[in-house]
Amino acid sequence: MSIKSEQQRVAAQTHIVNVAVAVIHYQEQYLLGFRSAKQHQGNRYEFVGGKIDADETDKQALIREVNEETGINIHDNTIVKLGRLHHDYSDKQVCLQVYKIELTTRQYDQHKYCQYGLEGQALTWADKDEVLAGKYPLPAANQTILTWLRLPSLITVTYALSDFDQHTDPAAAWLAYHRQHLAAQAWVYVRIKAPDSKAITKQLMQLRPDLQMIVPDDFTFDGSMLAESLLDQTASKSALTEPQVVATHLTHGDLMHWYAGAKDTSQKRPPLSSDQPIIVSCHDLDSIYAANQLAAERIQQGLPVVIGMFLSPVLATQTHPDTVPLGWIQWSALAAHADIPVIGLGGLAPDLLQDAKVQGAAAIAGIRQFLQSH
Ligand SMILES: Nc1nc2c([nH]c(=O)n2[C@@H]2O[C@H](COP(=O)(O)OP(=O)(O)OP(=O)(O)O)[C@@H](O)[C@H]2O)c(=O)[nH]1
Repeated sequence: MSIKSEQQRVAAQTHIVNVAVAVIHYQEQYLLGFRSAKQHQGNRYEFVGGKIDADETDKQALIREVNEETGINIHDNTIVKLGRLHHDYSDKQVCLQVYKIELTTRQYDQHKYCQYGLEGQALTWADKDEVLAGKYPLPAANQTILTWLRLPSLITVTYALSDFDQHTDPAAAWLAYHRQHLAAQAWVYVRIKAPDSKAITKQLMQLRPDLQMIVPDDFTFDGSMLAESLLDQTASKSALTEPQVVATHLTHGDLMHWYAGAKDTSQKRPPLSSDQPIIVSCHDLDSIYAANQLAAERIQQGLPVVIGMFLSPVLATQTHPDTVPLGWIQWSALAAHADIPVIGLGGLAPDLLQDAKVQGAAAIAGIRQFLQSH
């Protein structure tokens, strides 16, 4: 049985309403509808979308709903899957199939002044920052979507400390290099792979308070670190008021260890960060299923969600010369199984972003090509 018909069978049995949700945007402007008082979750904003008919694929439903509600034809746009999420509103169970679509300048120019949709509903173009800040009340299930939307298109992975072994002081050389070459405001997956990686990460944060850090799951800031940075003016206010840690990272091994514990209740499950979103690493279908389960559990438990999945290696890399890459065809087929935004990793460069989106990537990441050369 195909995945699609399996989803429909489960939905029919449990009365889950399958919904296609279109996060339509042009640059940093996001299109919101407004749900009338008599609708489910009424008097709230929403992304354009609606029920997926039994004979439709998600994308067919998405294209139809966007056309019916706004008149915009997204057939030829790149449609990027963000994820799938189940939400129990107690009076209704929904499974949202969420996709992100960037309009062309022409499409945006044609629709930027539309205040009403084709079904008479109010339409609003809203600043991304204001949407993420919660200025537009949305249905409760959309909180997860807003967290997914924080993920940038490009993520930089650091070099390992061992890559600086030829220096007399590898930690100082690592810091000097990354301080200089990381782009402003970059999201950085700090992958130092050394015993003193916490101290080095902390120093990088102090040198570059603009960076948004993804740190290993066992990385916790203790009170003394906070007190020190309070005293240290170079840490800047933003490091304290806007914490630089945006997510913790679970390796493929950590994830599978957690999954084994999730399946076997006699095993002690490793503790996971309860105050940060999580980014996981996956290399195959088993780990994708594990990530999906973790993502669903976090939503159910009201914990910060799984914000993304590194799926690697897409192409051959210098850092892993002996690993056979997945290649785009296999990568894309695997990514389709993920219930969370998928980040392509391995042999990529920023100028491959558009190609990667066509293959189903919400974002791409890498080391060498993502560090600025100056
Ligand atoms: N379109 C849309 N629906 C959403 C969002 N978030 C969310 O939880 N939903 C839920 O998904 C379902 C959408 O189904 P729908 O649009 O076909 O149904 P409806 O209740 O609006 O109207 P209808 O049953 O009269 O067609 C609703 O239960 C709605 O509360 C969102 O951002 N956009």
